[in-house]
Amino acid sequence: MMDYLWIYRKGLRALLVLLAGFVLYNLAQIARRLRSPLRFLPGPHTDQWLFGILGNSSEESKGERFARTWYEKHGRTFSIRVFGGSYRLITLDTRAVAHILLHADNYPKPETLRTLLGVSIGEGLLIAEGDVHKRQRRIMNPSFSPGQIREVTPMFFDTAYQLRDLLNTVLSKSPESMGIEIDMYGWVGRAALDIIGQAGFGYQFNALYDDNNELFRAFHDLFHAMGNAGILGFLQNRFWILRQIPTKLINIIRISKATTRKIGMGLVRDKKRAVQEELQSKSIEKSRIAGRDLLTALIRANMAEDLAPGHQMSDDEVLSQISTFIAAGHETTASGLGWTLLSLAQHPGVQDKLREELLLVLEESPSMDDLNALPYLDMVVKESMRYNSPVTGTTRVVVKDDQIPLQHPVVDRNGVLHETVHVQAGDQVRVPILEMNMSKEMWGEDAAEFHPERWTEESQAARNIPGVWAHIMTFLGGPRACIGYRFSVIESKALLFVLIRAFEFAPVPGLDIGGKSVIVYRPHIVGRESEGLQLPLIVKRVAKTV
Ligand code: HEM
Repeated sequence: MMDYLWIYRKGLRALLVLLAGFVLYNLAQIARRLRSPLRFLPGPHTDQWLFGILGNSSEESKGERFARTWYEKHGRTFSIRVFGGSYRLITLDTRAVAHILLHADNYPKPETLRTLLGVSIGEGLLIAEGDVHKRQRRIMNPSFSPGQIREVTPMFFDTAYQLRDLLNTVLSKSPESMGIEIDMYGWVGRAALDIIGQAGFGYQFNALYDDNNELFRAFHDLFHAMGNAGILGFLQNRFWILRQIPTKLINIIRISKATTRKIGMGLVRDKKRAVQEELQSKSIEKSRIAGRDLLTALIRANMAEDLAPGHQMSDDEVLSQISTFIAAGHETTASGLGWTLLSLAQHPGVQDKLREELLLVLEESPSMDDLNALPYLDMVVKESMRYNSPVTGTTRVVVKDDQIPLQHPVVDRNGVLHETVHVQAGDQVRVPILEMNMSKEMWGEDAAEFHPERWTEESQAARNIPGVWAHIMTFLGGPRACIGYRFSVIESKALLFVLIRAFEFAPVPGLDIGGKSVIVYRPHIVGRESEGLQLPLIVKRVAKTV
């Protein structure tokens, strides 16, 4: 009995010491963060040392959707105080942004985001850092090369025509001339999922036709649960110990991961076997044995003879790329396409001009190069990706103290001019993608308008934007730029090619479409948010379809 009491007391004391250490460590961290050199930069003021700007009751404090207001008030480089005592640098300065993106090892993603994505989709390219990221990216780059995207372009058209036929079926049930209200976000979302399944890893979701596919349900439930995680989900993401409690969210993540593992490992095994057969085959047609999808290309690169054994991806790493393709490539593209259709509905002149160009094409399914040769389609997609960027910004954490160079020097709160911004380890840095895409300094006075014609003569200032595609920030830049940008651009072009030739889109009178960013900017009806994500448009058949 004595022994038990003694062990109990000792255990309790050790636990209290650990707890006190944990609290002291965190307080020291907060105290250090509060002394960040970023506190001298201009920016919205707050006295809330723990909650930061979120603790302010004013309108201005309600998150970073006020970034534009702040930017207009405080200039292109400023700081805010965020949760946990950290300061966050927000900068639209192109030189500063290029520096941050190019020095990816000193500016990794925040631990909280990596945990959130890591527990749900695994350690794929989206969350890997440092040498692991470099190794994975080197193996995966060829899977997203122009040659590989050319191979999968016919699959984009297969799905696009299935979508066209389904919409035609819906329309055939209504009087021809009037058109009907259809939630286009739902439809392009299903099409984008089918495309990522087929072209990404040779898997048939069949999402356009039915909701009951096992993998479809697993991801649907997962993303739905994460989107509605609430305060407990927030805390579980921050504290490992809380993730051990089997809440509804944790159970959904567990079930979804088990389903993905079962189906994904089957795909990886089959494709590895097919690639092996391909390598042994002497046939000229050997590249057709294993399939054309990105996962097969990745497995091929991973099994290449010139790759040192230690540099190969494990089966688990390959598996996590499947979830990564879905997480990174599905909603982003669906949201981009949804917003593009809304912009075209709101600009009937642009829509007509685009249709005129597309109807002149004789092939039903042009190649990637033929799609890229359509000038107005290219302008519309560039303009929409600029104006409707599905990812509105991204955050990084400073690992080592640094001086970030500036194109435009900043005057601090004490009136001192700085040509660099001093950041300390633990500070956060925000790259405001949408704000840079919409900046008047870079794009001219009409920056906030949807105007594809701007791409005939792109602004000189915008050329300094360090984005990987078309001098816009939508796909970011540097070593962590979106690896799937070519895939997404051609997929969007193929879907628009088919949809705009077949249908006319118009806004629904009296409906105000708003958006909310949960990593991806997603649409809803203003005042009817509880109905969920949707983007209804009036859809009508084009009088004469080619
Ligand atoms: C319109 C569609 C898309 C948009 C706007 C978009 C945007 C982005 C952005 C902004 C990032 C950087 C995120 C960050 O570091 O914070 C990113 C990364 C990434 N994207 Fe995309 N993306 C799109 C489509 C796709 C597609 C179709 C795929 C795959 C098939 C894909 C795969 C990835 C991956 C794997 C990464 C991580 C790259 C790395 O860290 O090395 N994306 N994307």
